[in-house]
Amino acid sequence: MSTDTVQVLQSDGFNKSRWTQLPRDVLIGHQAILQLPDIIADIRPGRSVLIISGGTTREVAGNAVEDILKDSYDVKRFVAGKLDTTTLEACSQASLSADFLIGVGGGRVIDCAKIVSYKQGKPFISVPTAASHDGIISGRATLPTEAGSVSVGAHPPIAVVADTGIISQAPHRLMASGCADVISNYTAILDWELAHRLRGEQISEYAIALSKMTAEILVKDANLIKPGQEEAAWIVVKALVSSGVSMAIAGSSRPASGGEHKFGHALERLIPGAALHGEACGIGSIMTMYLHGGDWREIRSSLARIGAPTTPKELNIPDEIVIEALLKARDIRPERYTILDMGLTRESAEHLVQMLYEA
Ligand SMILES: NC(=O)C1=CN([C@@H]2O[C@H](COP(=O)(O)OP(=O)(O)OC[C@H]3O[C@@H](n4cnc5c(N)ncnc54)[C@H](OP(=O)(O)O)[C@@H]3O)[C@@H](O)[C@H]2O)C=CC1
Ligand SMILES: O=C(CO)COP(=O)(O)O
Ligand SMILES: [Zn+2]
Repeated sequence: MSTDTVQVLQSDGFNKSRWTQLPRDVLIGHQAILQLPDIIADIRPGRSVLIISGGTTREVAGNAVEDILKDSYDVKRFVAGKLDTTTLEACSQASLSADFLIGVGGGRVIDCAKIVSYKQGKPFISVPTAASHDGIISGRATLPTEAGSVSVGAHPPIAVVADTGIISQAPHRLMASGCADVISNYTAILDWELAHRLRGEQISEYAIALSKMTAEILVKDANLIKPGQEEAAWIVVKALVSSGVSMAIAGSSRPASGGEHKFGHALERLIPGAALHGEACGIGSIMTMYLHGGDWREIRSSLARIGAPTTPKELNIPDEIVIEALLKARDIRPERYTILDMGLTRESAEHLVQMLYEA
């Protein structure tokens, strides 16, 4: 670019820029995995693929994906257990000869594919087997570290293929968790607006509008979200995609992750595996909505209608651990200012937990 051109571009002092990365193809629907060859033909990522799945999801869909692709592609497979540095290293080794990766599974498997493909500069395709959270299309991944899980920037999948038949047959708990992840957008937005008013943090009105609308549509359709129904999978996956797009527009997870997520991450550190991601964030959202002075009962009844837990007791988590997680939330990603960073006392945290059990 010539010096003159640069001067023209800078002439009025405007210097904002944002790179929004989105998947190129998003296919949602009945028997969608049968269209994987068409999607891959559209992207043309190469001939050699590593299919990553988990112990269960390999049986649920990983083997089927392999069957669909094996005649046209050089297919290798990797079964990801716990998402830790050993698994990530083994998966990296397995993918050295692959041109592209496909993650067939829940959030752990998709994050594994996302992290490894990003590090190797290769594209990956997301094939969610459950509608359990809005990371299925996002460019962020949750990376396990010694100190607990951290959210890191990676890249979004080049394509998402969400088969509503497969997803509808996953345990309903997973889908309810995905709904709770979307419902928690209500409080994530309030926290972002709070940080804007109090700390001058930049917000995106487009991202906020999309994130809020996504939660509203999901709550409106809550009566259709029933176990085993393909229409329910359709509704929830569309919401997860839409929520993921709001994060892509924002260039961060801000429109879908506020204090309720900081609480969820803290809970996961204190009692790993006791709650699914969205379950923890949903319970967090009831409590942070109360702190914001909003309609926390509406959040609670929406979660209950969908079949997501609303109390620690339903997850066999002691109340004391939830209180600790509320107090520790401020240590998670401290630069992300939320209602839980405003000096919550132990007494208030105890009250918040008691409130969850109120009739
Ligand atoms: N990148 C992001 O932006 C985000 C990432 N996350 C991360 O995602 C993970 C949570 O994802 P989540 O999906 O809740 O949990 P998991 O990926 O751990 O899946 C939970 C369980 O459900 C099983 N499963 C998945 N699909 C099916 C199915 N169709 N039928 C039967 N069983 C099934 C999995 O089997 P298997 O053993 O085969 O895996 C696993 O045992 C966490 O690691 C979290 O940190 C969460 C939110 C956002
Ligand atoms: O879970 C997310 C949005 O629902 C992503 O949020 P985090 O950035 O907190 O991991
Ligand atoms: Zn989430």
